[in-house]
Amino acid sequence: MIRARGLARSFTARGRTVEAVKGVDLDVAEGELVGFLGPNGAGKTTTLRMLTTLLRPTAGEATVGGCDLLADPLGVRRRIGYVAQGGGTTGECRVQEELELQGRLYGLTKADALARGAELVERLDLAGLDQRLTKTLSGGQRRRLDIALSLIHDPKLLFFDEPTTGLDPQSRANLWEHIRRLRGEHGVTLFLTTHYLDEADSLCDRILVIDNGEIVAEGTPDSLKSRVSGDGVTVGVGEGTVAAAAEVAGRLPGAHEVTTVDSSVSFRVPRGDTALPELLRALDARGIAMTSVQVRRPTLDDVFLTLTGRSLRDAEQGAPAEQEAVHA
Ligand SMILES: Nc1ncnc2c1ncn2[C@@H]1O[C@H](COP(=O)(O)OP(=O)(O)OP(=O)(O)O)[C@@H](O)[C@H]1O
Repeated sequence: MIRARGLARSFTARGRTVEAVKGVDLDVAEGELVGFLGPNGAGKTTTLRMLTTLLRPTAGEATVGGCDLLADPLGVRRRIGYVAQGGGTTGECRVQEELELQGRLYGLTKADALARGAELVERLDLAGLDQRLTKTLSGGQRRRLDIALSLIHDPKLLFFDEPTTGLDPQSRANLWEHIRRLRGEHGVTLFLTTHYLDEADSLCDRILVIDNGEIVAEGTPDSLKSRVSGDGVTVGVGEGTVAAAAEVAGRLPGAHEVTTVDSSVSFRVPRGDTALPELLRALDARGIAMTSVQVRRPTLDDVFLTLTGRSLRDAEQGAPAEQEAVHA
Protein backbone atom coordinates (compact mmCIF):
# COMPACT_ATOMS: atom_id res chain seq x y z
CA MET A 1 0.00 0.00 0.00
CA ILE A 2 2.90 2.33 0.77
CA ARG A 3 6.46 2.02 -0.48
CA ALA A 4 8.87 4.87 0.11
CA ARG A 5 12.58 5.02 -0.61
CA GLY A 6 14.94 7.74 0.55
CA LEU A 7 12.13 10.16 1.30
CA ALA A 8 13.64 13.39 2.59
CA ARG A 9 12.57 16.93 3.33
CA SER A 10 14.50 19.91 4.56
CA PHE A 11 13.25 23.38 5.47
CA THR A 12 15.14 26.63 5.34
CA ALA A 13 14.01 29.20 7.83
CA ARG A 14 15.90 32.40 8.70
CA GLY A 15 18.99 31.21 6.85
CA ARG A 16 19.10 27.95 8.77
CA THR A 17 18.40 24.58 7.15
CA VAL A 18 16.57 21.92 9.13
CA GLU A 19 16.69 18.37 7.81
CA ALA A 20 13.30 17.34 9.12
CA VAL A 21 13.27 13.91 7.39
CA LYS A 22 16.55 12.37 6.27
CA GLY A 23 15.91 9.65 3.73
CA VAL A 24 13.19 7.39 5.08
CA ASP A 25 12.47 3.93 3.62
CA LEU A 26 9.16 2.37 4.54
CA ASP A 27 6.76 -0.35 3.40
CA VAL A 28 3.17 -0.83 4.54
CA ALA A 29 1.22 -3.86 3.34
CA GLU A 30 -2.51 -3.95 2.63
CA GLY A 31 -4.56 -4.37 5.83
CA GLU A 32 -1.75 -3.40 8.19
CA LEU A 33 -2.11 -1.00 11.10
CA VAL A 34 1.27 0.68 11.32
CA GLY A 35 2.37 3.24 13.89
CA PHE A 36 4.98 5.91 13.37
CA LEU A 37 6.33 6.55 16.86
CA GLY A 38 8.72 9.29 17.86
CA PRO A 39 9.16 12.31 20.12
CA ASN A 40 8.03 15.84 19.24
CA GLY A 41 9.92 17.19 16.25
CA ALA A 42 11.14 13.74 15.12
CA GLY A 43 9.73 14.20 11.61
CA LYS A 44 6.43 12.28 11.84
CA THR A 45 4.10 14.97 10.51
CA THR A 46 6.54 15.98 7.79
CA THR A 47 6.70 12.37 6.56
CA LEU A 48 2.93 12.09 6.68
CA ARG A 49 2.48 15.34 4.79
CA MET A 50 4.82 14.09 2.08
CA LEU A 51 3.04 10.74 1.76
CA THR A 52 -0.32 12.51 1.49
CA THR A 53 0.94 14.91 -1.26
CA LEU A 54 0.65 17.98 0.96
CA LEU A 55 4.40 18.58 0.97
CA ARG A 56 6.86 17.95 -1.84
CA PRO A 57 9.85 15.79 -0.84
CA THR A 58 13.31 17.31 -1.30
CA ALA A 59 14.52 13.85 -2.34
CA GLY A 60 13.31 10.28 -2.66
CA GLU A 61 10.36 8.50 -4.20
CA ALA A 62 7.22 6.72 -3.11
CA THR A 63 4.15 4.90 -4.30
CA VAL A 64 1.03 5.33 -2.21
CA GLY A 65 -2.09 3.26 -2.90
CA GLY A 66 -0.41 2.07 -6.10
CA CYS A 67 0.14 5.61 -7.48
CA ASP A 68 3.44 7.42 -7.84
CA LEU A 69 3.64 10.25 -5.34
CA LEU A 70 5.37 12.72 -7.65
CA ALA A 71 3.96 11.69 -11.05
CA ASP A 72 0.36 11.10 -9.98
CA PRO A 73 -0.47 13.09 -6.83
CA LEU A 74 -4.14 13.27 -7.83
CA GLY A 75 -4.30 9.47 -8.04
CA VAL A 76 -2.81 9.28 -4.55
CA ARG A 77 -5.36 11.76 -3.21
CA ARG A 78 -8.27 9.80 -4.65
CA ARG A 79 -7.10 6.65 -2.90
CA ILE A 80 -6.28 7.94 0.57
CA GLY A 81 -7.96 9.57 3.53
CA TYR A 82 -6.07 11.94 5.81
CA VAL A 83 -6.99 12.95 9.33
CA ALA A 84 -4.78 15.91 10.24
CA GLN A 85 -3.65 16.76 13.74
CA GLY A 86 -6.04 19.68 14.15
CA GLY A 87 -8.88 18.08 12.21
CA GLY A 88 -10.59 19.68 9.27
CA THR A 89 -13.89 21.06 10.55
CA THR A 90 -14.74 24.75 10.55
CA GLY A 91 -16.94 24.92 13.64
CA GLU A 92 -19.79 26.94 12.17
CA CYS A 93 -21.17 24.11 10.01
CA ARG A 94 -23.52 21.35 11.03
CA VAL A 95 -22.31 17.74 11.05
CA GLN A 96 -24.49 16.73 8.11
CA GLU A 97 -23.45 19.82 6.11
CA GLU A 98 -19.75 19.11 6.68
CA LEU A 99 -20.15 15.56 5.43
CA GLU A 100 -22.22 16.62 2.43
CA LEU A 101 -19.70 19.33 1.51
CA GLN A 102 -16.81 16.92 1.79
CA GLY A 103 -18.66 14.39 -0.40
CA ARG A 104 -19.36 17.04 -3.03
CA LEU A 105 -15.67 18.04 -3.00
CA TYR A 106 -14.89 14.45 -3.90
CA GLY A 107 -17.36 14.59 -6.79
CA LEU A 108 -20.33 12.74 -5.21
CA THR A 109 -23.83 13.85 -6.14
CA LYS A 110 -25.81 15.55 -3.35
CA ALA A 111 -27.91 12.42 -2.82
CA ASP A 112 -24.86 10.16 -2.71
CA ALA A 113 -22.99 12.52 -0.38
CA LEU A 114 -25.96 12.60 2.00
CA ALA A 115 -26.38 8.81 1.89
CA ARG A 116 -22.68 8.18 2.46
CA GLY A 117 -22.65 10.79 5.26
CA ALA A 118 -25.59 9.09 6.96
CA GLU A 119 -23.83 5.72 6.75
CA LEU A 120 -20.66 7.14 8.29
CA VAL A 121 -22.60 8.93 11.04
CA GLU A 122 -23.98 5.52 12.07
CA ARG A 123 -20.66 3.75 11.74
CA LEU A 124 -18.80 6.28 13.89
CA ASP A 125 -21.41 6.56 16.66
CA LEU A 126 -22.48 10.06 15.70
CA ALA A 127 -26.17 9.18 15.31
CA GLY A 128 -28.48 11.98 16.43
CA LEU A 129 -25.77 14.62 16.02
CA ASP A 130 -26.39 15.41 12.32
CA GLN A 131 -27.82 18.85 12.99
CA ARG A 132 -25.34 19.89 15.68
CA LEU A 133 -22.86 22.68 14.95
CA THR A 134 -19.47 21.00 14.89
CA LYS A 135 -18.08 23.50 17.42
CA THR A 136 -20.50 22.09 20.01
CA LEU A 137 -19.16 18.52 19.71
CA SER A 138 -16.97 16.98 22.40
CA GLY A 139 -13.31 16.27 21.59
CA GLY A 140 -13.99 12.58 20.94
CA GLN A 141 -17.07 13.30 18.79
CA ARG A 142 -15.11 15.87 16.77
CA ARG A 143 -12.32 13.36 16.19
CA ARG A 144 -14.84 10.75 15.03
CA LEU A 145 -16.33 13.34 12.66
CA ASP A 146 -12.79 13.98 11.33
CA ILE A 147 -12.55 10.25 10.59
CA ALA A 148 -15.97 10.22 8.91
CA LEU A 149 -14.93 13.16 6.71
CA SER A 150 -11.73 11.38 5.71
CA LEU A 151 -13.71 8.28 4.72
CA ILE A 152 -16.36 9.98 2.58
CA HIS A 153 -14.82 8.76 -0.70
CA ASP A 154 -14.31 5.24 0.66
CA PRO A 155 -10.49 5.18 0.69
CA LYS A 156 -8.76 1.91 1.52
CA LEU A 157 -5.74 3.68 3.05
CA LEU A 158 -6.07 6.13 5.92
CA PHE A 159 -3.36 8.40 7.32
CA PHE A 160 -3.93 9.60 10.84
CA ASP A 161 -1.79 12.25 12.54
CA GLU A 162 -1.78 11.91 16.34
CA PRO A 163 -5.28 10.37 16.61
CA THR A 164 -5.85 10.88 20.31
CA THR A 165 -3.79 13.91 21.34
CA GLY A 166 -5.85 16.03 23.71
CA LEU A 167 -8.51 13.40 24.38
CA ASP A 168 -9.41 12.11 27.85
CA PRO A 169 -8.61 8.44 28.60
CA GLN A 170 -12.19 7.26 27.97
CA SER A 171 -12.44 8.99 24.58
CA ARG A 172 -9.00 7.62 23.66
CA ALA A 173 -10.10 4.05 24.40
CA ASN A 174 -13.27 4.61 22.39
CA LEU A 175 -11.34 6.00 19.43
CA TRP A 176 -8.94 3.06 19.53
CA GLU A 177 -11.96 0.76 19.18
CA HIS A 178 -13.13 2.69 16.12
CA ILE A 179 -9.66 2.53 14.59
CA ARG A 180 -9.50 -1.24 15.20
CA ARG A 181 -12.93 -1.65 13.63
CA LEU A 182 -11.94 0.33 10.53
CA ARG A 183 -9.24 -2.20 9.91
CA GLY A 184 -11.01 -5.32 11.20
CA GLU A 185 -14.47 -4.79 9.71
CA HIS A 186 -13.81 -2.50 6.78
CA GLY A 187 -10.36 -3.62 5.67
CA VAL A 188 -8.86 -0.12 5.81
CA THR A 189 -5.05 0.02 5.93
CA LEU A 190 -3.96 2.51 8.59
CA PHE A 191 -0.80 4.51 9.02
CA LEU A 192 -0.81 6.65 12.14
CA THR A 193 1.66 8.84 13.98
CA THR A 194 1.83 8.99 17.73
CA HIS A 195 4.13 9.90 20.56
CA TYR A 196 2.13 7.85 23.04
CA LEU A 197 3.84 4.58 23.88
CA ASP A 198 0.69 2.82 25.04
CA GLU A 199 -1.13 3.81 21.86
CA ALA A 200 1.57 2.33 19.65
CA ASP A 201 1.85 -0.73 21.87
CA SER A 202 -1.80 -1.71 22.08
CA LEU A 203 -3.05 -0.53 18.70
CA CYS A 204 -0.39 -1.21 16.10
CA ASP A 205 0.65 -4.44 14.34
CA ARG A 206 3.98 -2.89 13.55
CA ILE A 207 5.83 0.17 14.71
CA LEU A 208 8.40 2.34 12.97
CA VAL A 209 10.42 4.34 15.48
CA ILE A 210 11.61 7.70 14.15
CA ASP A 211 14.09 10.00 15.81
CA ASN A 212 15.80 13.06 14.37
CA GLY A 213 14.33 12.43 10.92
CA GLU A 214 15.58 8.84 10.69
CA ILE A 215 13.93 5.48 11.29
CA VAL A 216 15.91 3.93 14.12
CA ALA A 217 13.94 0.70 14.61
CA GLU A 218 11.04 -1.23 13.18
CA GLY A 219 9.04 -4.30 14.21
CA THR A 220 6.04 -5.59 16.14
CA PRO A 221 5.69 -4.15 19.64
CA ASP A 222 6.84 -7.50 21.09
CA SER A 223 9.82 -7.89 18.79
CA LEU A 224 10.94 -4.36 19.61
CA LYS A 225 10.63 -5.02 23.32
CA SER A 226 12.58 -8.26 23.02
CA ARG A 227 15.55 -6.16 21.85
CA VAL A 228 15.86 -4.85 25.39
CA SER A 229 17.77 -7.53 27.18
CA GLY A 230 15.81 -8.61 30.19
CA ASP A 231 13.50 -7.33 32.91
CA GLY A 232 14.29 -4.26 34.95
CA VAL A 233 14.54 -4.81 38.73
CA THR A 234 14.71 -2.01 41.30
CA VAL A 235 15.41 -2.87 44.92
CA GLY A 236 15.23 -0.48 47.85
CA VAL A 237 17.64 -1.23 50.70
CA GLY A 238 18.48 0.15 54.15
CA GLU A 239 20.66 3.24 54.56
CA GLY A 240 24.37 2.71 54.07
CA THR A 241 23.98 -0.66 52.35
CA VAL A 242 23.39 0.40 48.75
CA ALA A 243 26.98 -0.23 47.56
CA ALA A 244 27.00 -3.74 49.06
CA ALA A 245 23.54 -4.43 47.59
CA ALA A 246 24.77 -3.35 44.13
CA GLU A 247 27.68 -5.76 44.46
CA VAL A 248 25.27 -8.59 45.36
CA ALA A 249 22.96 -7.74 42.46
CA GLY A 250 25.87 -7.64 40.04
CA ARG A 251 26.74 -11.23 40.92
CA LEU A 252 23.32 -12.62 39.95
CA PRO A 253 23.47 -14.75 36.78
CA GLY A 254 23.01 -12.54 33.72
CA ALA A 255 22.78 -9.30 35.72
CA HIS A 256 23.85 -6.16 33.87
CA GLU A 257 23.31 -2.39 33.76
CA VAL A 258 23.61 -2.16 37.57
CA THR A 259 23.06 1.41 38.77
CA THR A 260 22.33 3.01 42.14
CA VAL A 261 20.25 6.05 43.05
CA ASP A 262 20.01 7.12 46.71
CA SER A 263 19.10 3.92 48.55
CA SER A 264 17.95 1.83 45.60
CA VAL A 265 19.72 -0.44 43.15
CA SER A 266 18.47 -1.02 39.59
CA PHE A 267 19.66 -3.71 37.22
CA ARG A 268 18.54 -5.96 34.40
CA VAL A 269 18.34 -9.75 34.48
CA PRO A 270 16.98 -12.21 31.89
CA ARG A 271 14.04 -13.18 34.17
CA GLY A 272 13.10 -10.86 37.03
CA ASP A 273 10.71 -13.31 38.71
CA THR A 274 13.25 -16.13 39.01
CA ALA A 275 16.10 -13.80 40.02
CA LEU A 276 14.22 -12.41 43.03
CA PRO A 277 14.41 -15.41 45.43
CA GLU A 278 18.13 -15.70 44.76
CA LEU A 279 18.62 -11.99 45.34
CA LEU A 280 16.70 -12.16 48.61
CA ARG A 281 18.84 -15.04 49.87
CA ALA A 282 22.07 -13.29 48.86
CA LEU A 283 21.04 -9.99 50.51
CA ASP A 284 20.00 -11.88 53.64
CA ALA A 285 23.34 -13.64 53.82
CA ARG A 286 25.06 -10.22 53.82
CA GLY A 287 22.63 -8.85 56.44
CA ILE A 288 21.14 -6.32 54.00
CA ALA A 289 17.48 -5.47 54.56
CA MET A 290 15.33 -5.06 51.45
CA THR A 291 12.69 -2.32 51.86
CA SER A 292 10.99 -2.50 48.46
CA VAL A 293 11.19 -4.28 45.13
CA GLN A 294 9.82 -3.66 41.66
CA VAL A 295 10.11 -5.87 38.59
CA ARG A 296 9.31 -4.33 35.22
CA ARG A 297 8.88 -6.03 31.84
CA PRO A 298 10.57 -4.04 29.08
CA THR A 299 8.43 -1.24 27.64
CA LEU A 300 8.67 0.60 24.34
CA ASP A 301 10.26 3.41 26.32
CA ASP A 302 13.10 1.06 27.26
CA VAL A 303 13.45 0.30 23.55
CA PHE A 304 13.70 3.98 22.73
CA LEU A 305 16.13 4.55 25.58
CA THR A 306 18.31 1.65 24.40
CA LEU A 307 18.28 2.99 20.83
CA THR A 308 18.76 6.68 21.45
CA GLY A 309 19.92 7.10 25.04
CA ARG A 310 16.88 9.30 25.70
CA SER A 311 13.47 8.61 27.20
CA LEU A 312 10.40 8.93 25.02
CA ARG A 313 8.37 9.47 28.16
CA ASP A 314 9.69 13.04 28.31
CA ALA A 315 7.66 13.65 25.18
CA GLU A 316 4.57 12.46 27.01
CA GLN A 317 4.59 15.22 29.59
CA GLY A 318 1.10 16.58 29.78
CA ALA A 319 -0.48 13.16 29.33
CA PRO A 320 -0.31 11.69 32.84
CA ALA A 321 -3.15 9.23 32.27
CA GLU A 322 -1.20 7.63 29.43
CA GLN A 323 1.92 7.32 31.56
CA GLU A 324 0.03 5.47 34.23
CA ALA A 325 -1.39 3.11 31.64
CA VAL A 326 2.10 2.32 30.31
CA HIS A 327 3.49 1.43 33.69
CA ALA A 328 0.45 -0.32 35.12
N1 LIG B 1 7.49 24.51 7.75
C1 LIG B 1 8.57 24.29 8.48
N2 LIG B 1 9.60 25.18 8.50
C2 LIG B 1 10.71 24.96 9.24
N3 LIG B 1 10.90 23.85 10.01
C3 LIG B 1 9.92 22.94 10.04
C4 LIG B 1 8.71 23.10 9.28
N4 LIG B 1 7.91 22.01 9.52
C5 LIG B 1 8.60 21.22 10.36
N5 LIG B 1 9.79 21.77 10.68
C6 LIG B 1 10.82 21.19 11.56
O1 LIG B 1 11.06 19.86 11.15
C7 LIG B 1 11.24 19.00 12.25
C8 LIG B 1 10.24 17.87 12.22
O2 LIG B 1 8.93 18.38 12.44
P1 LIG B 1 7.62 17.47 12.43
O3 LIG B 1 6.44 18.37 12.62
O4 LIG B 1 7.63 16.61 11.24
O5 LIG B 1 7.85 16.57 13.71
P2 LIG B 1 6.81 15.60 14.46
O6 LIG B 1 7.55 14.36 14.75
O7 LIG B 1 5.56 15.49 13.68
O8 LIG B 1 6.54 16.39 15.79
P3 LIG B 1 5.15 16.55 16.63
O9 LIG B 1 4.98 15.28 17.38
O10 LIG B 1 5.46 17.71 17.51
O11 LIG B 1 4.05 16.82 15.65
C9 LIG B 1 11.13 19.89 13.49
O12 LIG B 1 12.44 20.27 13.86
C10 LIG B 1 10.34 21.07 12.99
O13 LIG B 1 10.64 22.22 13.74
